[in-house]
This record gives sequence, C-alpha cells and structure tokens, in this order.
Amino acid sequence: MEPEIQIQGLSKTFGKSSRNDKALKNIDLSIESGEMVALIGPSGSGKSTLLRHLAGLSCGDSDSGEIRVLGQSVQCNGRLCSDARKIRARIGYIFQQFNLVGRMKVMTNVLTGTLGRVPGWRGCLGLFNAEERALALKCLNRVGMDAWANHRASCLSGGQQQRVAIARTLTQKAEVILADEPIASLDPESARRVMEILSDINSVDGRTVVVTLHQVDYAREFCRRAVALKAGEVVFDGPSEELTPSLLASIYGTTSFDVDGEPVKRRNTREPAKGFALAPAS
Ligand SMILES: Nc1ncnc2c1ncn2[C@@H]1O[C@H](COP(=O)(O)OP(=O)(O)OP(=O)(O)O)[C@@H](O)[C@H]1O
Repeated sequence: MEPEIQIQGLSKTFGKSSRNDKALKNIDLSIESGEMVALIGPSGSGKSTLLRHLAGLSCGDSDSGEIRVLGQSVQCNGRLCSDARKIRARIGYIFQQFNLVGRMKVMTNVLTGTLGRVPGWRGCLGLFNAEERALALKCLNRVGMDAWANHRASCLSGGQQQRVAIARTLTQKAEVILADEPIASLDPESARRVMEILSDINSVDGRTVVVTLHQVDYAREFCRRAVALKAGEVVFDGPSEELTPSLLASIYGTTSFDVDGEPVKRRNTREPAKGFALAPAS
C-alpha cells in the first residue's frame, strides 16, 4: 500500500540563492498511515518549509520530484497539481500562532473547519446547520473548550486558542494533521495539554500527525519516530528513543546533551527542565 505521505526528491530554493543556500535539499521521506512523527532540527533547518510543501502551501524547485498525500499528488516538478485544493481539504494545518479570527466567536472559528464541505454561499453567510453545530460542539468538548463556545476567540489564552485550532481541524475531519510548532509559544502546562490532545487524536482516531518541535523531550515522549533536518537535509530518521545526546549534539551543533536530550548547561537553571526550546551554544 502507498504511504500516506510520500516525498521524493524535494528541493526548495528561495529567491536567487545559490545551490548551497537551498532551504530543502533533495528530501526523500515516507510516512505511513497512523504514524505520529516529530520533525526536529535547529532553527532555519527547513522544518516549516517542508511542512508547508506537504500541504501545498509552497511549491518546490522546478527540478523537484513529487509530493503525494493520501494517495494523490499535491505537487510535481515544482507545480501544484490541479486537485491540490481537494487534498488540502483533507489536511489539517495547525499554526504556531493559531490563525483564529479574534473577533469571531470560538464556535464560528471551529465551524470554519466545515467550509471545505458546505456549499460556498452557506459558508459565506455563516449559515451552519444543526448537525454542523453539533459536530463543532463535540469537537470543542473533545479538547475541553466547549464551555467557551460563545466567547470571542481573542478572550482566550494561547493554550486555549491552540486547542480551539485543533477542534477546527477535527471539525474539518482532517485525515492528516500537520502541526507547525504548535507549542512554541505556550507555557509548559499548555504545551503538554496540546501534545496530549494531538497524541490522543493519533492513537484513538488513527490520524497521521506530523509535528515540528523544538523540544526534543516532547518529541521523544509523544512521537515514536523522529525526523531531524539540518541545513535542509534529513540527517536522522528513526525511533525518537535513538536520539542520543551525542546525536543531538551533532544535529543542533551544541556540545552537551544529557540522557533526557536536554543541554546540560540548562540543568542548573531554576526553570523546570522539561519542555524548553533548544538553542545553539554560543
Ligand atoms: N519566505 C521565505 N523567503 C526566503 N527565505 C525563506 C522563506 N521561508 C523560509 N526561508 C528560509 O528557509 C530556511 C528554512 O526556514 P524554515 O522556516 O523552514 O526553518 P525552520 O527549521 O522551520 O526554522 P524555525 O525552527 O526557526 O522555525 C531558512 O534559511 C529561512 O531563512
């Protein structure tokens, strides 16, 4: 059976960069249905760029190969396929900054997840039927946000907004979830809650989840497989438990990681050890 996500020979050059400045360099990657994969790597290594290509939000170089998702071609040789919009409707995308409309109610934001299915005129007028509203409420309940359905999205904390964004992808009935640094701007408790919800969607609903993370400890805890990028190339692809301190040091360019995958120098700070972002050694 074809993998749920298949990337062959993907390269990306922004602007007129020379070949050495490619953001993605000849990436080959396959992800099976039901996997939860962490995309890790230092800042600027190409994680977000790769995720955007999977969703058809960016196109690769003209000599790139093909990206297939859910058995359909998203882009080929740097051009979006004519069916890309249909595939996008089956892909949920979670952004670091949530992408909710602050002045709209939480419920309305979540109902926008149905827009790929409802007739355009109904969507434009916000005329959602009882079944769609019941689904949206059920999805909000799943992420523990149903009590906030009638509040404006702008009233919510970052962690709450991210949970609403996840409820929107559930309402969308997305078959693949791509989450681009979904916890990067959250406090540790909210971050853990968001990762638990994504993990639950993966294990209970069997949805494929690809999540970019700066926190290696979360990658190891929630994702069985990790793919590490460095300067636009895949430098590791395997079980996240195999991310040893020396491997992490070579990926991130830092000199010392402990057995939890954390830079040793952070151990002595007063902050809790779990869930902080990694930064290259100065
Ligand atoms: N729109 C753009 N125009 C020009 N260069 C870009 C653009 N988007 C990304 N890049 C470059 O592509 C490279 C990869 O960026 P990308 O955002 O994918 O990295 P990342 O691993 O997600 O980083 P971070 O963890 O900091 O978000 C970087 O060198 C970045 O400057």
